Amino acid sequence: MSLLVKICGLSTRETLEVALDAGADMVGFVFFPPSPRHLSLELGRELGRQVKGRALKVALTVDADDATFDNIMDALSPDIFQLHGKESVARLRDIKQRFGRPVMKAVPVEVAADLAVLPGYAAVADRILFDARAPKDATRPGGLGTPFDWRLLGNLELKLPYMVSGGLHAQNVAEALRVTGAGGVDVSSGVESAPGVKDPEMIKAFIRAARASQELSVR
Ligand SMILES: O=C(O)c1ccccc1N[C@@H]1O[C@H](COP(=O)(O)O)[C@@H](O)[C@H]1O
Repeated sequence: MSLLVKICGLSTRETLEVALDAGADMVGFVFFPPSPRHLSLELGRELGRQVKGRALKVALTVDADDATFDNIMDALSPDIFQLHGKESVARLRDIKQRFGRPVMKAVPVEVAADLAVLPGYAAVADRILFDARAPKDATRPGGLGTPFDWRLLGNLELKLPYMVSGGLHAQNVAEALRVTGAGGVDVSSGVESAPGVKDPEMIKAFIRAARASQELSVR
């Protein structure tokens, strides 16, 4: 299966177009007010229209309530929800039923014991995203540009498709893929010149590096 590359936290027409042109499979829009990448519903609607089926639209939420999901459905009509908070297995099931969209559950990783939640989530989620666990005092649970120890996923036996994120950039994405065996990668900070400011050249370099690593691995 071909590698999925997701560029997250897009917030301008220009950088969204760069990501789409460069071949991103998924484009992520953040709906979480404390994030420097937070989008208004209005801008989400505008950027969502621009995608025109060229990539999957991913709506990132953190412990959002039903009214927020309703608003995002109306504005963006995402192809998939990325749940990046402490949503329970029951809440995942509820979100899928209510909103009729697949869900990708972010699982924070710092130590091996963090993977104990997998059987529960794997029964309901459509995809897992392994991300670095944020420090306790962080203002957000992700998008901090810090990696985790990828070797923790070395012997993973997971039937579900999974992606990896946390501190990825063009220089380390090949190694992350090699060590984790993930089917996809997700990046935000690693393609930015400052928090929330996406850099076109860094987006292109990241996608190139991810694709090149895949070509190497099938040879
Ligand atoms: O991007 C954010 O601001 C964000 C806010 C809240 C939860 C997750 C967020 N981003 C996601 O975090 C990971 C890692 O990002 P980074 O590349 O280390 O910056 C990624 O999945 C983003 O989608």
